[in-house]
Amino acid sequence: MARRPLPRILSSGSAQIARSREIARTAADSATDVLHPLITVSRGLRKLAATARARWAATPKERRGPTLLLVAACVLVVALMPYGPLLALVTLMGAAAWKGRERPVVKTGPDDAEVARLKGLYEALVPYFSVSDDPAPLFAHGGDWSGAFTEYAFDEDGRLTRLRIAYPPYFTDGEPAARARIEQLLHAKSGRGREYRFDWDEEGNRLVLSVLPALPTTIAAQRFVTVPGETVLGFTDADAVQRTVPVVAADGTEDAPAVVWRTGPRSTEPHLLVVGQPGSGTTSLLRSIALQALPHGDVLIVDGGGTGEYACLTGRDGVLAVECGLSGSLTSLEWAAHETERRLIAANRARQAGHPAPEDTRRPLWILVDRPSVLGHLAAADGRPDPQELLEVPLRHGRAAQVTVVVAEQFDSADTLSEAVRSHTRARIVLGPAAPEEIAAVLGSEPHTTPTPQVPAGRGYARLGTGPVLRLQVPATPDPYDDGTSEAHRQAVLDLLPERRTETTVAIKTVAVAAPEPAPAPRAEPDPGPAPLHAPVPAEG
Ligand SMILES: Nc1ncnc2c1ncn2[C@@H]1O[C@H](COP(=O)(O)OP(=O)(O)OP(=O)(O)O)[C@@H](O)[C@H]1O
Repeated sequence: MARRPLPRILSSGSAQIARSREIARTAADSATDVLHPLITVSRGLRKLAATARARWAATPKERRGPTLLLVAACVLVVALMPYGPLLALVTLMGAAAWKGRERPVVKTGPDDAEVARLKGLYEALVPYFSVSDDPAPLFAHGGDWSGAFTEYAFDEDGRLTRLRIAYPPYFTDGEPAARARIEQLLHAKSGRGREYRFDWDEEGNRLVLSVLPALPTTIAAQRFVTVPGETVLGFTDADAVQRTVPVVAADGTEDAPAVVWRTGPRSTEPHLLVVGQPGSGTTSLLRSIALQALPHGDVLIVDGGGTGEYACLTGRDGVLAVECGLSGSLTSLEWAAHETERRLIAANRARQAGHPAPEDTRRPLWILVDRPSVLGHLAAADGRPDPQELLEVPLRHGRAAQVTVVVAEQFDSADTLSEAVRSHTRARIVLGPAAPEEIAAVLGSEPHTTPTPQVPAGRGYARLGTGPVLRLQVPATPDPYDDGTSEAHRQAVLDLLPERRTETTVAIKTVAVAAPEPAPAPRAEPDPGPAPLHAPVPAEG
């Protein structure tokens, strides 16, 4: 049978397509040649606009008005000059053409240094991710790293910021020790001093290493948008919490992801324990909590450190007492224990009579105890009870009585914390540099990131109950009477302080019904107001 010829469209199709492609390519090349100056000038204009925007953003607010005036004057002069606008246009086009002459370099893969880094990392992982009888090993000395590292990113210094590793299914990724070995190795090889997160996908046999940016330290004390019973402990990673809070930071207004602690009768973590290194910001955190508690409740402060860092709160409305000495602390804590019992009894009686809980049992009472170990030591030397014993009733029954206890202690004295403090403080915070085991000892779980040896004050980890371990940056709430406090922070804290009362013991006397009267709080000093930086600080009693 004679072969039928193919239809014309099929036999000559490929030649036609090739010809059309050629025509299209030539047209595109010609268009690019014609439009090249236009493309260069528009690229240059974009660059000039970006430079102008950056300059404007970098200009301090107070200098923006005069700068704008100067620019407007220049524009006016040019507009009034003969041929001024034309000359300005030609100059602008010339500058744009000069700026846009270089094409932006598009990076299509890792450079030599980055390839060397990836190869080194691959070789280091070979002993952990290979066995001798694997017929097709993913990891082998001198092997192909691109099959194992499926995704990578570097920063401008050429250091890894993200790496996705495919590992063989026989790697024991369910064993914490095996994982820890890999994490330690990657941490060491990718550069210490940064905080890494390791996400293990056990089903897919993938590990993603990512470098976490440092949490911002630009948020200072302010009135946070929360409901009564909520306290902002600090700020964390955006993907770690659902809740954001609008804040005014040093660089503008933003919605910041907040670690919000709920207290009160429905809270599952009604009391908080903060453990930190010296100077890590535990006192500032307690000050921040007190400032947030005061609009809705009463605060009793026991300062075992006795350094007067709560002096700004002395005699303020709602501050029942700021105790630094042993006797005053014991008396105030005894009162607090009685007050907790009184509230419980009153609420119980009202409930039995079918009435709502009386008003004076519903106002939150906060007991903030900083460094109880110091007072415990003094009490032991004096043959008196440890103040922590008096915390047992508020800790045990405080939740139902609207009494919240916050205890702050340093790492080296953490073993002096009483059993009641340990078992009833389910909200936990660690501040300052700490090893993963130290963090786990306080929070009950290690963080999923590698803690860095150097951290700014107020940086740490928080865990509410059995929730995840969250990175935390406490809002800056320094002592406004400290010489080293910046004027902006001093003013931020002073703005949050309630009015001063003339008689410091009024509140305690009115709330305490059948309880022993506490010692008078330290003498109230007049508010120094917005004192200039490094002004002499009034000595507090
Ligand atoms: N969140 C923060 N942001 C910025 N600075 C902070 C923060 N927390 C604390 N600081 C600063 O760090 C220093 C130490 O803070 P703070 O006194 O609160 O620490 P501490 O843990 O109580 O230390 P110590 O027990 O030794 O007094 C202070 O100068 C304080 O202003």
